[in-house]
Amino acid sequence: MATRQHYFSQPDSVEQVKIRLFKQLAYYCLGLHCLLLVLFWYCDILILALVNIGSVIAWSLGIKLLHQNKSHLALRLFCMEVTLHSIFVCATLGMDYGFQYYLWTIASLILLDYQLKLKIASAMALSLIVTFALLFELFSNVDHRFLFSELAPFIHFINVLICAIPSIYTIGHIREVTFSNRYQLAQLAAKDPLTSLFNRRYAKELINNAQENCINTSQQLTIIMADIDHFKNINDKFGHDIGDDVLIEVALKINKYTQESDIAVRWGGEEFLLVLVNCDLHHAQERVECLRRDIAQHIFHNHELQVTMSFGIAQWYPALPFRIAVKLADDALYMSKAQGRNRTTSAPLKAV
Ligand SMILES: Nc1nc2c(ncn2[C@@H]2O[C@H](COP(=O)(O)OP(=O)(O)OP(=O)(O)O)[C@@H](O)[C@H]2O)c(=O)[nH]1
Repeated sequence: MATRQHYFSQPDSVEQVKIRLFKQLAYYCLGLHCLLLVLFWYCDILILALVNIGSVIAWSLGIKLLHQNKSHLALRLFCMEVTLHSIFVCATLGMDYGFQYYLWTIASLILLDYQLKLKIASAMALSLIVTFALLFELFSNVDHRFLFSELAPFIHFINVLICAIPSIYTIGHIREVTFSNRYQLAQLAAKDPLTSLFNRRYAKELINNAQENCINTSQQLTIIMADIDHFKNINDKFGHDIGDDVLIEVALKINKYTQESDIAVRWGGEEFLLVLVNCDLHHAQERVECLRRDIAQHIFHNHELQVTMSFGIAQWYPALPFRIAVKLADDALYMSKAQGRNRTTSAPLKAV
């Protein structure tokens, strides 16, 4: 069902791609009709030259509608033009030249009028195909001789080709848009929009898989809770936007120190959870220390702004419920905060 858009809404990305595609097709058809206009004029078939003047006007108007983002009106205008053009040319020259195939092309394109319900768009497409069949019934016996009649098979072939190009081009485009939208949706579902780290909901799925993998391969898995120190002060002093920039830069640093198999998550506002796969407590401590030192030395956002982070580390093993391991890492983080921040604390091994 067509949804009502706000007055100030811009066409969405799919609509923009569609409009761009239609513009390309419209210019292609406009050029084609200009050529046909000259050709029919040259061959002294004035009625068809006049029809093509109408076609040129219709495609020009359609292009104007596309520039106004009214793709549905443009498409309906194109549909009408193609139908009338096919009828007039077939009625005048007969069916040998292949001008009827344009009905097939527009029948598939009309389905892209998203303002029409699918049933109505399908009925319109079907009526265009019925018109195609009727043209054969009505005009198969018409045999108009003109300058290029000898070239009928060649013109027929060219028309088939000209009709196929927009269909192939459009379906190819739809395929590209579908792929890119699918990727974007997957990213939206998985990632935190500010930092591009995994969001908490999606991370749980990844962590489950990582745990299973660790059980199967007897690898170690270490959990780290990380939190920016006095982040409220940064927001208060520099503003929320700079606070956001700090979060983005911290996420970049985290990415720098994590590997492809690790899972880096924006767990809360200024809190991050890292799951280091195939990494024991000792190596996790070394890696986290490198990250902590790098962040503490970094000048954020060219604002002479320095930020520190506190970390808590806990080792996970198969008998330990994951939420308990997170709690141990969180408690260790709390210890880091309590001991003055900008430090790393590991959950005592006996607790693990
Ligand atoms: N700019 C920005 N701030 C956020 C975002 N999410 C949460 N915050 C802020 O993060 C701050 C967290 O403050 P607190 O929980 O008091 O922690 P803190 O100031 O970092 O203090 P400690 O953790 O004890 O060192 C709050 O002021 C939140 O408004 C965000 O997406 N962007």
